[in-house]
Order: sequence, then structure tokens, then C-alpha cells
Amino acid sequence: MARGILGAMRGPVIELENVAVRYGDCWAVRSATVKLEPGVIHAILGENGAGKSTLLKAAVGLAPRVSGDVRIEGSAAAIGMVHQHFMLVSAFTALENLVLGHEPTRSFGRLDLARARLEASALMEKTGLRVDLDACTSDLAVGERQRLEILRVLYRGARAILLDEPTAVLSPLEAEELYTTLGALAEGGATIAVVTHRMDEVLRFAGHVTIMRRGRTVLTRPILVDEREDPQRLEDELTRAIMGGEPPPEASPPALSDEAEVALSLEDLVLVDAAGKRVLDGLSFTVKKGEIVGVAGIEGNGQRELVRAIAGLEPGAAGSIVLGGARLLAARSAEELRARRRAIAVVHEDRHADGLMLDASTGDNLVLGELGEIDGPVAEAALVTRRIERFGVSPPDPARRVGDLSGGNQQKVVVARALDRIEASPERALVVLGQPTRGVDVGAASTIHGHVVKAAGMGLGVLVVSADLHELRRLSHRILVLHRGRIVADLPPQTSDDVIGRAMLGMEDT
Ligand SMILES: Nc1ncnc2c1ncn2[C@@H]1O[C@H](COP(=O)(O)OP(=O)(O)OP(=O)(O)O)[C@@H](O)[C@H]1O
Repeated sequence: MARGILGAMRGPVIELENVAVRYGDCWAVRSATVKLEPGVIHAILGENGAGKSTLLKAAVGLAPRVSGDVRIEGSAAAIGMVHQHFMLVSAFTALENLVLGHEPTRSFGRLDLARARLEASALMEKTGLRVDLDACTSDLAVGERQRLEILRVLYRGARAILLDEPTAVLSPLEAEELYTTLGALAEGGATIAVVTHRMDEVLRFAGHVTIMRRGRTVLTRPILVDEREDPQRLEDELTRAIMGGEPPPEASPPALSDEAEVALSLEDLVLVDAAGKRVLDGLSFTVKKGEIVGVAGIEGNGQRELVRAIAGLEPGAAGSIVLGGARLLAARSAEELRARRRAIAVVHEDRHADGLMLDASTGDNLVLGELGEIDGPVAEAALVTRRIERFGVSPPDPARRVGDLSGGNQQKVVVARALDRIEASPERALVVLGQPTRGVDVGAASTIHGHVVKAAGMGLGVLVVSADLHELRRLSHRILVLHRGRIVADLPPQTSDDVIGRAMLGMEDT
């Protein structure tokens, strides 16, 4: 497949020695020493805010380095980075994005689209990475956008690819495909580094691992791929290095009584998008009080719309949503919307579009939507401090612009606001979480899981939509699988990845 795509040229060796990076008064990286060599997938792990993204940026010259050395043996121009938040222009077609900035031209500098298409097709053929070149980028599923980003980097002739949390938005199957491609690129001589929070990926695919903690590289070592390396021992060692101590206990759902009443009931929920597609296609299910129901599915099968419909943000939704005996669909008035918000805590999966005001402070974001409900600035400051402490938002500075926090800490802000608010509300009934721990490190994920289990223990119904099957298995009483806007399976949490994965693809034997 991708073997040979790089021709005879090996990727560059990228060596960082005692690198330090500072943004204003914040040391993003204090001292990083690491050597990225071609031939293996190099995984970079660490807590949220440990400095992983900054380390990659320093390697490509995108971070304000204060001291230390970055040595590149080979061409620095051959290094490409795939960022955590995609850099694609959504109004362009996939092909236009692919060649953007490197367009082949005809005479008088005119864009040669026919040549661009030929080159792009040849690249897709060689790498096995495919996207619909004529699709508008905003219509591409997230996995396709990810592939497009990688193709774009390769199109520019990169022989080293540094990827920042590429699998955070992918389904297990898409993640596996991505690693297969990266593995083939590495085998063909490319230099590949991947930042991830997912330990199972590291154990399966990485040949080398580096761990960062509080701005320093604290461990860097090869991973032996033969049986001598005990996966559990290795996982424990890596987790301890990430956390600087013992890993937290894993969460499990509270006991659920057979007589528990229904908290949420959805019947024949339908949502048709602007193009006439039924993105929710007759959904029916219930969530009992105290029950945690997981929703699995490949991104783009209606998850986002389901969460938005329950939150009252899809005015076009038809069917019935009943919460604690009251019928809801789109909220008709501001008062209805407020009442619903006191009863339901919602975390939307796209924190940038639906969850945060990036230019506002961390403090303002932690109480967003509660204007008029908090009794004055002193009470507000106390509430902000409490949320920062309970959810470990770092840095613990309410004045800091939330867009400058690391991705995982932005996620903690969104989750802290939703869960802390609902725990304090006397009208609480339901928690709906879209990808609650996306981009969040093991310690913070464990804190969030603890709060989810606590909410269920308080008698709330909980719906968790997640791309992380391990998370769904640990947290849920049962797992629903969503495919093309329908529930296609209702499975016990111990069901194997394989069976859940087949249901996610709409295969009928589950
Ligand atoms: N542009 C910026 N301005 C100010 N501070 C920043 C900026 N970029 C990063 N930081 C800070 O530097 C620290 C390291 O951030 P970085 O994004 O490298 O962490 P990370 O390990 O990748 O985290 P995550 O896993 O949450 O993505 C964080 O405390 C972050 O708030």
C-alpha cells in the first residue's frame, strides 16, 4: 500500500534537546529532549496541558522557543503537521483544500485543476487514503477530513508527519485504518509521531513512546513488539509516568433497580436536514432514572443531532421526547429553554461550535448561560473557583482566555459547567453527554466518570454518546448502537468490540 510512496528518501531525524517554550508568563514546555527517527510510529503521551502539542509545534518551528536545540537531519521542509483542530477551508472542495498553497499551475499562473486531480488520485492510490475530491469539505465526515489533512501534508512532499490527537474524533475502525496507513508510511521510511490519550493504540501500534509531564519529557523508550513485553505491565508503567503516581480506580455504573421509573422517553424522533436526508430516522428508546445508557456509532450517524434535539436545539425535530412525564420538543420560549436547562445537563460533542466562547475568559465560560441565576459577583467567583477545583481545570486561573487552554482543559470547562450545575439543581432529571472525555487525560477522564456515576446515583437518567468503546463499556448499563439515524442494536456492556463494530457498520447479525 503506502510502502514505497516515499521513494528512496528516508524521513528526517528530528532531535529536540532541552527545548523550552513560553507563551507570555506560561511555560508550555520546560525541558523536552526527544529523538524522532524514521521507521516506527512514535507515540507522545501525557496529561492535558503537559506540553505535547507545543512539543510538536516546536519541532516544526511553530512555537516560540526560548532555549534548547532543534536539530533536523535532512530537510526541515519535509516535515508536516496535522493539527488537533483541522486547518481546512470548509467552503472549498476536498481537491481545492488538498492543493491549497501548492497548486499546480498552467501558463500565466492559472490553476491546473486537471493536473491537481491526477496527482491527487495517484497519491490516494499509493497511500490507500481516499476522499471524494469533489465533495465540499463541510460535507465530509470527520474521518474523511482527517484523511484529507494527511493527504495534504503528503502532497507537499512531507517525509515526516506529526499528528496531534488524530484519533480523538475517529471511530475505532477508522482509527485502526489510520494506524495501518501510518504504519505503512513508517515502514516505507517516513518519520511519524502521534500525540494520543488512548493507551490501547500505543500498546498496539507504537514502536517508541515518549511521556511528557508538566512541560518535561519524563520517559522515552522503545516498545518491544514481541511477547517479552507484558502489555499490562507496560500500561501500568506508562500510566504511572503520565500521572506521576498510581492510576485512579476505574468507574463502574451504580446498581440499577428493576423498578426504576423512566426518566427520558423518545418515540419516533425524526429530523430531516436541509438536503432532505433523515439524520434521525424514527428513534425510540428510554432511559430510566439512575440508568447510564451508552450510545455508540461511527461519527456522523446522528449522534450530534440526537444530543441537540434532546437539548431543544433542533426546532425541526418531529416525534416525541418525554422527560419526567412532560412532553418536550423544540423549546418555544426562553422560559421553556431555561426550565429545560435546569432539568437537563448537556455537553455537546463539538466544544468549539456549541460549548465555548473561545475569546472569553475561563471564568466566564464556566458560568456561561447562567446569567441572572447567580446571586452577584462574589457568588459567581466562588462558583467559578469551585468548578475549577472540582474538575482540575489547569491553569486554575479564571482570567485566562479559554481559547489558550490546552484542548483537554477546554473540555474540562465544558463538562464542569454542565455537571456541577445539574448536581445543584432541584429540578434535575437528565444528563446528556456528547464525547465527554474527548482529548481528556486519564486522570481527568476518571474525575469526569466519577461525576457521571454520581449523577446516576442521584437518580438522574444519563445518556453518554462516545466514540470510545472502552469508556462506554466501563460506564454504561447498556449500549445502543446508532447507524444512519436509527438504533440498530441494544447490547450489554460486555459485548465484544467486534460485535459492536459490526453493528456500527449497520451489519444485521447483531
Ligand atoms: N497559544 C498559547 N497561549 C498561551 N498559552 C498556551 C498557548 N498554547 C499552549 N499554552 C499553554 O501551554 C501549556 C501546554 O499546552 P499544550 O497544548 O502543549 O498541552 P497538551 O499536552 O497538548 O495538552 P492537551 O492534551 O490538553 O491537548 C498549557 O498550559 C496551555 O494552556
